[in-house]
Amino acid sequence: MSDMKPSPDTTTLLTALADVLEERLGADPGASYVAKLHHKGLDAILKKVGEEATETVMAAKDGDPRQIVYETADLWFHTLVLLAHCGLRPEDVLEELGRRFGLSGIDEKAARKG
Ligand SMILES: N=c1c2ncn([C@@H]3O[C@H](COP(=O)(O)OP(=O)(O)OP(=O)(O)O)[C@@H](O)[C@H]3O)c2ncn1[C@@H]1O[C@H](COP(=O)(O)O)[C@@H](O)[C@H]1O
Repeated sequence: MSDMKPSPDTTTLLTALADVLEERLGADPGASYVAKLHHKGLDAILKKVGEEATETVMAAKDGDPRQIVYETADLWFHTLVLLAHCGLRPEDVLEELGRRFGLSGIDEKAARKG
């Protein structure tokens, strides 16, 4: 399978990667890691997200910056597969983060509690 290599711009990369992950929903599970995960289903994807979250925690505890970046990339990647599997896009998450931007977590919690 030939996917065009996206520019390193963050939003472009996320959008291009999400397009590929979405396209893999209908692809041959024998020819693609992502298609195989989609084919295995939600529980298999959730298992990978859980594993990668644990590996990220362990990397942070070890304190090796390169390993933290590597494991976080695995975690982000598998959450992007999860989003695609659920019919969602990284743009949906970015929109929510944008909505929260500049709103203090302390103020937000206080507003929620009335
Ligand atoms: N960014 C990634 C990416 N990051 C990690 N991985 C894969 O995620 C898996 C991580 O799982 P582990 O570290 O647990 O390694 P593993 O033991 O091989 O995995 P399991 O057998 O337990 O599932 C590895 O197989 C990695 O190769 C990725 N696979 C694909 N992508 C992107 O997704 C695109 C589509 O991939 P395919 O669907 O495989 O063509 C690629 O072009 C990339 O852009």
